[in-house]
Amino acid sequence: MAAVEAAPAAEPVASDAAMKDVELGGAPLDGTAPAFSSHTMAAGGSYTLEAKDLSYTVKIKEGKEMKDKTIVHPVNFVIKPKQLLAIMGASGAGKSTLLDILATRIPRSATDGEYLLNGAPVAANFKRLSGYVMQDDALYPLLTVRETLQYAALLRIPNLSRKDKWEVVEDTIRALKLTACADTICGDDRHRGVSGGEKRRVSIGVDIVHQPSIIFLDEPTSGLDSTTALQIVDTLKDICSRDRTIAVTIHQPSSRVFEVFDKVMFMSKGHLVYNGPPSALATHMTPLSKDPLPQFANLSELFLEIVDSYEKSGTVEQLVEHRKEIEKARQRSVSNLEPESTHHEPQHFANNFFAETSILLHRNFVNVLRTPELFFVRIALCCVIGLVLGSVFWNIPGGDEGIGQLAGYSAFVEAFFIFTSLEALPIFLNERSVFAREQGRGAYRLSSFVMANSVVMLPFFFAMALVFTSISFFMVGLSSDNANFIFQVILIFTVLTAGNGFATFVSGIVPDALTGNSAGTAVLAFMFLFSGFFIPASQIPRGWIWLNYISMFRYPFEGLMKSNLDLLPASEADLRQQYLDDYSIDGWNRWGSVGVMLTFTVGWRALFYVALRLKYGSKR
Ligand SMILES: Nc1ncnc2c1ncn2[C@@H]1O[C@H](COP(=O)(O)OP(=O)(O)OP(=O)(O)O)[C@@H](O)[C@H]1O
Repeated sequence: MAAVEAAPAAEPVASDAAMKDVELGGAPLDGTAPAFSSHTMAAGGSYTLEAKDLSYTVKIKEGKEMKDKTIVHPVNFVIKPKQLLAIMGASGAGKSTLLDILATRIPRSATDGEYLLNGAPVAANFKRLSGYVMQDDALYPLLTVRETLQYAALLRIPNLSRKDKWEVVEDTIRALKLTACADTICGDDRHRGVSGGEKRRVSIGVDIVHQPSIIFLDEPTSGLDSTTALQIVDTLKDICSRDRTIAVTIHQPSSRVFEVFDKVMFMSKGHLVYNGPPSALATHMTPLSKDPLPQFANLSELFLEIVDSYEKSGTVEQLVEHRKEIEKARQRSVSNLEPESTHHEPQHFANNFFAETSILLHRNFVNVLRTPELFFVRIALCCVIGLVLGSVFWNIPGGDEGIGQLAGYSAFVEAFFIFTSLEALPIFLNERSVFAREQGRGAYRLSSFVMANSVVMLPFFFAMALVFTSISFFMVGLSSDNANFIFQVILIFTVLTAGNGFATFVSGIVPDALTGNSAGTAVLAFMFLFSGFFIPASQIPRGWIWLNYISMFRYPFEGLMKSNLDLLPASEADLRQQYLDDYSIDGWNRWGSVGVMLTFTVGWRALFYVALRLKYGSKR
């Protein structure tokens, strides 16, 4: 994949001067340096993983019956420290499932057999001891490589000063050979950033910056050219040599990549059909092949072809038997390893709730400032809409005609601010992907994420409400009453927070932006219909009235109407009452509308929390 021209970052988290202040442990910068300087290796430790008859069976529906389907048949193997393991096999062979079992992304309770860490059953804290790098790159596109790793370090490394964390980041940048693009943004479809291979390495960096002792990577080279793939596997090998235990799944590696691995395991239809070093594969497969092995063939490809022929003839069991026979000859179990007394116990989370929230808040804040659609475009829109509405509803007259216009103005304002909240869905969905990856390995609490996510936009929303009201309020000539102006700023602010809360909740439950936009718009359209603007509450059929109560549009509409109707002179008291009755506007105080919108804001956030808890709580 070709590197693309990169855009510079706007504002790094730490100044270059601050970076230069950091002593780099005397490590040369030419790529021959150890992956991590010695004093940042604190989180290390030697870990041997062992599977004993480890298997995974699920229940599937076949016709009307539920049947067992074994995805991974009982496997036995050992992965030692400093050993780079590749799990290979054709599509559907069970590679990802096996990796998920090893990474405990599939709960232990769902698997059979034993899974041991240094001879003892893996414990609940295993996820924090290990790192898991997903196949997709879920990164904030507008943060630079260095910033991305700095936030990851702040969130994931416990008990180190900020200076030391920055040093770890610099070590990671060097180890992953990202020095040349450290100040380039990660980028996405719309923003040019680092190349595909570099992005992969950043993703790996995010998940290993806390230097987990055990690292799992799902297809770290997928979609990359063979040279970039080799660079990545070489980098992993380098990291592995620092006493790490690393397992990756990989699809058809080139010969050079294949030879970098210390150990490979081939899967076929959920069975383990080869377990050994790449160098022993030729000998292993010679008796399985009808023809002599070609001299310069890609051995892994050749073996996959042989496996495929056994799969087609339904004789995979023969491959398993062949492996067992060979293994018997050289097997030396490490199952008698004593549980280590020095077993590394990572602490629960690297930071407390408040520290975590403030780091996430900072990252979100930088992200909002750099994502024009989230604030600058919307503030420009507030000015334009304020001016357009101001000229359309210029100096609303008193009397009957004026009140009709006021209703139109109020309905449009709330509709505009609530409907446009959905525009941020793609950005929220990207944040959800980043969250899924980070929270999946115990980087921070869900509550911190939701809290930071809820708070970060508040100052921006207040600025939007202030700008819009300052323009439209006086042009429309609502009233010169200061209290009414302040009320409208606050009401529009709460409309924005509630709309944003709704959009965030939608982003928590939908699979993609298209579905979210369609479903979200449909729900909002219904809520708008039952706001009381189109059909007064008194005329809504009984069976539908509940929609009027839960309509987010009802309360700001009533609040805006009431705050302006209340200012009519005493001579127009009858007219005022007539309109309150016509629109079935309750007799409560206008501040009640603000209270209800705040309740919506908190409610949507709470539902967002629950949605994420259910979605990412303990599932694979
Ligand atoms: N929860 C499940 N229920 C039913 N079938 C499942 C489940 N999980 C995995 N499978 C099936 O098990 C098989 C192995 O899946 P897995 O994702 O591990 O394959 P893979 O080797 O990683 O394939 P690929 O390279 O295409 O990603 C597939 O046929 C898949 O459809």
